[in-house]
Amino acid sequence: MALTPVPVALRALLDSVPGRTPIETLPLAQCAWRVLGADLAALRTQPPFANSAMDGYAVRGDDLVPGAELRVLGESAAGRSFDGSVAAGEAVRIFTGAPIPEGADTILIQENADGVGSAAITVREGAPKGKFIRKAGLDFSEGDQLLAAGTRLDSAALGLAAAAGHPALAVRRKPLVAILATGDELVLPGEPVGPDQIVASNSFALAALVEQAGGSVLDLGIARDDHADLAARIGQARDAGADVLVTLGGASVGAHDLVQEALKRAGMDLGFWKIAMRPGKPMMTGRLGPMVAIGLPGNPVSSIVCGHLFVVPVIEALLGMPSPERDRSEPGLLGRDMPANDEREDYLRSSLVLTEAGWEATPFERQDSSMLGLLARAQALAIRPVFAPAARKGDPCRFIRLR
Ligand SMILES: Nc1nc2c(c(=O)[nH]1)N[C@H]1C(S)=C(S)[C@@H](COP(=O)(O)OP(=O)(O)OC[C@H]3O[C@@H](n4cnc5c(N)ncnc54)[C@H](O)[C@@H]3O)O[C@H]1N2
Ligand code: MOO
Repeated sequence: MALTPVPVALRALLDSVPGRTPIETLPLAQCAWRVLGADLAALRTQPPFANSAMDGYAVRGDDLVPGAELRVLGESAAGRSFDGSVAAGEAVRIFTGAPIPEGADTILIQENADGVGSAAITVREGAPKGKFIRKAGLDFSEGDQLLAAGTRLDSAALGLAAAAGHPALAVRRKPLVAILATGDELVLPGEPVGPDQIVASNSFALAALVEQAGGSVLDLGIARDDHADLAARIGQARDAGADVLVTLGGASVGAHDLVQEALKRAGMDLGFWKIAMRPGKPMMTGRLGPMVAIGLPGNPVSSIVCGHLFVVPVIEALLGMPSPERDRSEPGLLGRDMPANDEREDYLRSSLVLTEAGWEATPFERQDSSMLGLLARAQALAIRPVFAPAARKGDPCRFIRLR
């Protein structure tokens, strides 16, 4: 079977996503990092009244002549406005956020007035008319569209939603991603490790990626290389209503690589198997009823790199985020000479340094896909396209930032 190019595989995988997760309404305090399910309009105008941006005096701009004396009528504080109006030669003591009294059009900051606190002040330094006045609606007006559906609610977006008067928000339900490790050799961290056994790490790595992308995780544990066990756990994913089933390992061509067959027996329509990338070649995808099935290779680095490239976009698509198929790479320079590449696109663990010429990604010497230590040290994955000719240090490249 021919190797599927990475962008073709990603497009096909995203096309297999059946839709977005349903919308749920949550109190604002539970919405951090969730994704908006609908456009958000302002329920109110902000600020609702003209107010002062500084502590000082509300005055008429025409009066701000150095040496002029102004009579102080009273005070306007945040939450307690001045009930009266300001005429020529008059001022009202005002504090940040307080409503501008009628007749005033400019704020004289207290640093530019003499006699602060007394019944009359003297202008020390003028200011242009309108200075330090925040007009009503400066930030937004009732009915303004503030945030688009598909926006991830970071701190600024959440603050804006609160300021716009929303006590609760319509967000997409977190996609449920079932993660199933496979392999007779695997034991959990902390368990005794017998001869021929290794510690399972991939589920934990993928769970972190899923949660960071906005999904929630159903950990299906470790299936043995045995059809009955695999079928039972695949059934658990289906029973739990998982949106995505990620299997780990058993994807290649070895005699104990049963995952594809097990998924097919459970009813999976195979999308593609084997991608033109390194690491990650034996990845497979398909649809299993309502679930998107993604079979990741067992090598730890392969599973994480495929997680970044394929699982994260699927979660974003389920959340209705814009352009999940977008190019996540950035332009940079190669930090070392590289040989010509073959038919698999390379994703090389690299250091990343900002030089005068731009970001320089230097692939590590060793790239074995079992070596997690190198991945944890890498700042970026430098990309070497399919059949790229030999390249020199300083040649342009693209890289994906990891952290
Ligand atoms: N003859 C060929 N052999 C292999 C090919 C090939 O094309 N022809 N492809 C190689 C590539 S590339 C990869 S990647 C691996 C992936 O194979 P599998 O997906 O079948 O993975 P396993 O054999 O199950 O495991 C590989 C490796 O990773 C360890 N592993 C598995 N699961 C976990 C886990 N949850 N946590 C930590 N480590 C895990 C496993 O013990 C093995 O050491 O196949 C190549 N072979
Ligand atoms: O493609 Mo495998 O993922 O090289 O190790």
